[in-house]
Amino acid sequence: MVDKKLGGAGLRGQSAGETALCTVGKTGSGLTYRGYDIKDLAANAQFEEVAYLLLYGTLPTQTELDAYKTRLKGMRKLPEALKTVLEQIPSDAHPMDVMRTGCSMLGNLETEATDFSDQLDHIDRMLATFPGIVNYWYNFSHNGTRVETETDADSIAEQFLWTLHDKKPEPLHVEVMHASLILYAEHEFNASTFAGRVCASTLSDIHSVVTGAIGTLRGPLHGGANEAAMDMIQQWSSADEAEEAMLGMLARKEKIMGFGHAVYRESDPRNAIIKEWSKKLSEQVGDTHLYAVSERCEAVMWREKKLFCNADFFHASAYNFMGIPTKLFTPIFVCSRVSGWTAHAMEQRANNRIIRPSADYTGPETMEFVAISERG
Ligand SMILES: CC(=O)SCCNC(=O)CCNC(=O)[C@H](O)C(C)(C)COP(=O)(O)OP(=O)(O)OC[C@H]1O[C@@H](n2cnc3c(N)ncnc32)[C@H](O)[C@@H]1OP(=O)(O)O
Ligand SMILES: O=C([O-])CC(=O)C(=O)O
Repeated sequence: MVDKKLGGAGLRGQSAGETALCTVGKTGSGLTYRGYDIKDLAANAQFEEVAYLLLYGTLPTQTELDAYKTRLKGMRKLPEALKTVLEQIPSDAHPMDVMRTGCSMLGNLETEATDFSDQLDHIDRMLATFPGIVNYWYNFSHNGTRVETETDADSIAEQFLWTLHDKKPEPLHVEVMHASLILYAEHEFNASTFAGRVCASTLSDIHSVVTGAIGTLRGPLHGGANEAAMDMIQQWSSADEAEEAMLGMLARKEKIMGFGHAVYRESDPRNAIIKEWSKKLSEQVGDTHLYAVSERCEAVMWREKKLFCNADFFHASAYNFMGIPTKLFTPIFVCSRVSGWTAHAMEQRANNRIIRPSADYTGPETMEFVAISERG
C-alpha cells in the first residue's frame, strides 16, 4: 500500500473540484475538517460541534453549541406519515434501504424550497431525525414496539443509542458514539459525497442529494465495510483461527473488508482512535476474543500485504461491544456523514457548475443501421 498508485480508473488521484471542508492524506496520513486535526476534534469535541463547524463554518461558542443542540433536540419528532411508511418496511429489509426511503419520504413531506433559502433547516432536521428514523423502524419491525423519538437525549450520539434500546444509555457508550460520529462526519470527495455533489450540481433538492449519497455509502467497498468486517471477524473464536482463515482468503485473492484505502497510503488516522475505544469497550464487557481477533487481523494484513485498517475495521468490534446489531452499523455512518454530505452540497451550490465529465469511448466505430426485419 505504501507505493499506492494514484492514477488510472476510478478518477484516483485526480482533482474533481475544490473544497474548503476537508483534507485527506495531505500530510501522508492526516485528516482535517476546516483545518482542525481529526485527533483534536475526536478527543475534545462533541459531534454537534463538528456538525456546526462543517455546516456553519466555525467551531461554536458554548452559547452557540447549547442553542444548536436545543434546536436539534426540538426537531426529533417524526411525521405520522413517515412512521406509517416505516411500519410498512419488512424486518428483513436492509436498514440502509430504510434510511434511503426514510430520507426520501421526509423530502416528500417537507420539501426544500426551490431557491434553497431553507436548506439549513432541512439539513438540521435530517441530523435530528435520522437516528429516530432507523430505530423507529428497527424496533417496530423487530420488537413490535413504537419507540418514542422525542427523547430527553442530550445529543445525537445519545439519541441513537436511546432510540435503539429505548432507554438512557450509559455515559461511556455516549462518549464513544460522539467520537465515532466525529470520525465519520466528513472525508472530502469520497464516493458518497461525490455522488451527492453531482446531484447537488444539477440544482436538485437536498433530500435527493442525501438519498443518492445513502445509496452510494451502502456498498461494501465504502460504508458497508464495517458490517462486512463484523460478519467476518465474528466467525473466528481465536486469533490463531483468524490468522489461518485470513491467509486462506489472501491466497484466494479475496477482498478483506475494513482494510485499504483509496487515498491514504500508510494508515487511516481514524483507525488508531476507534481502535483505542474498541479496546476500552472490550475490557468493559470482558471480551475474551473479538478484540484479539481484530488485532491479529490488523497484524496479518500489514505483514502480508502492507494493507492497514481503515476507519471501518475497529468500528465493527466497538459497535458490537455496545450491543448495536451489525446491520445498524452503516446507518450510524449515515447519521454522521449527513453533516459532511450537506456541507458539500451547500459548498457546491454556492459556486456551482454542473458536474459532467467526459468519457474515453471504447465501443465500436461507425456501424451501419440494419432494419429489424433483416437482423440475424
Ligand atoms: C469509510 C470507507 O469507506 S473506507 C473504505 C471501506 N472499504 C473497504 O474496507 C473495502 C475493502 N477495501 C477495498 O476494497 C479497497 O482498499 C478500497 C475500495 C478501499 C480502495 O480501492 P483502491 O484504491 O482501488 O485500492 P488500491 O489501489 O489501494 O489497491 C491496491 C491493491 O491492493 C488490493 N487491495 C486493496 N484493498 C484490499 C483489501 N481490503 N483486501 C485485499 N486486497 C486489497 C487491491 O485489490 C489491489 O490489488 P491489485 O494491484 O492486485 O489489483
Ligand atoms: O474517502 C474515501 O474514499 C472513503 C472514506 O474513508 C470515507 O468516506 O470516510
